Amino acid sequence: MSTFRSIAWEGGRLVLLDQRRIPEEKTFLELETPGEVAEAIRTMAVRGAPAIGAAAAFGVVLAARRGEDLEAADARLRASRPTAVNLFWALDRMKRVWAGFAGGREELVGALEAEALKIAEEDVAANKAIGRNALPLIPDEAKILHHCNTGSLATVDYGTALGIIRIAHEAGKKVHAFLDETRPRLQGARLSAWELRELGIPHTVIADGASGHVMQKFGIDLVVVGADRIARNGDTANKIGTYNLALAARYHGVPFYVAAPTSTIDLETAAGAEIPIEERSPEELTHCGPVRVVPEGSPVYNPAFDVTPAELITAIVTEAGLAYPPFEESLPALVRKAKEERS
Ligand SMILES: CSC[C@@H](O)[C@@H](O)C(=O)COP(=O)(O)O
Repeated sequence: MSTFRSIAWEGGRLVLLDQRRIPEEKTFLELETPGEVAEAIRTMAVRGAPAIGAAAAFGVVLAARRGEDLEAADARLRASRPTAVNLFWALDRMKRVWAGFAGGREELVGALEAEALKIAEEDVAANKAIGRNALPLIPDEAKILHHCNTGSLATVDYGTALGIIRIAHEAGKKVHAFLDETRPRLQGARLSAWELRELGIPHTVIADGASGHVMQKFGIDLVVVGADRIARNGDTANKIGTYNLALAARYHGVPFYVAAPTSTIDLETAAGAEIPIEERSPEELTHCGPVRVVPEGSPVYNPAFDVTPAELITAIVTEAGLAYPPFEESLPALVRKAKEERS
């Protein structure tokens, strides 16, 4: 079964699979400066919460190698996108290494490189554990609805929600994934379909607006989505359209699972209303490729994420186990457990 890394550290450069060009082309970017990494995150050459966290960590290593001001590099990387907490979580980990570092520059570069590689490897291990932890939730012949892209591309490897589908398939369960196309950037149609095709996993791409109809007509067994930030009460920010999907799932009595590493859980944020929601350029809506599809002069609103209230979420699957409501109690316990297992 084919697999690939969307992020690699090679010869002191950060190599990224350029996600803007999938599925037309499989091209790689070779980045040498923290500014290039921040730009790759901002323009979504690399995207998906865990992937941007890992990429930013290597951005700090690049800054140290070049002898750049780490405070400035850190600030630039933090400003690249606001919603996914993994970005800030990874940069905080890097900062704990460089702030007040006592040794020389070469030792600092070595320490930062080791930490960034650790962040990347921990992500792969966490994703595999998420997939294993979710196995009992997936009936054989399950029809699974998925939103956005949460696979190898969105992480360092394997993926979270899409990783669950992959691991269930690898475990011999006959799963079929229905993939929301995920307007406006089409992460489902372009990226998730590409990944599942590469892996030989049965799937069908649907328009976002078709999800209710598909639940009604085909009897979806479960919905599984990723997350960009999970508040302490379980409210979950994820790709725009996730909330609508959760509402449709509730009406149809379909279990709604969120899959994420504990690095996506933000215990400092009490509830979803506090999560910063990124608004992206109007052109993402006004144009399909080069073609304008919205009349000149019509105002548009383009939030990249929405918040699904905790009460619509059946369970949150992490590498440290499953969290069930009340999330105020189960999430801090899982974060503690994951920290203990890592140290
Ligand atoms: C494992 S990826 C989890 C989330 O980051 C994913 O569902 C998502 O919303 C990605 O948004 P994107 O804007 O493509 O970075």
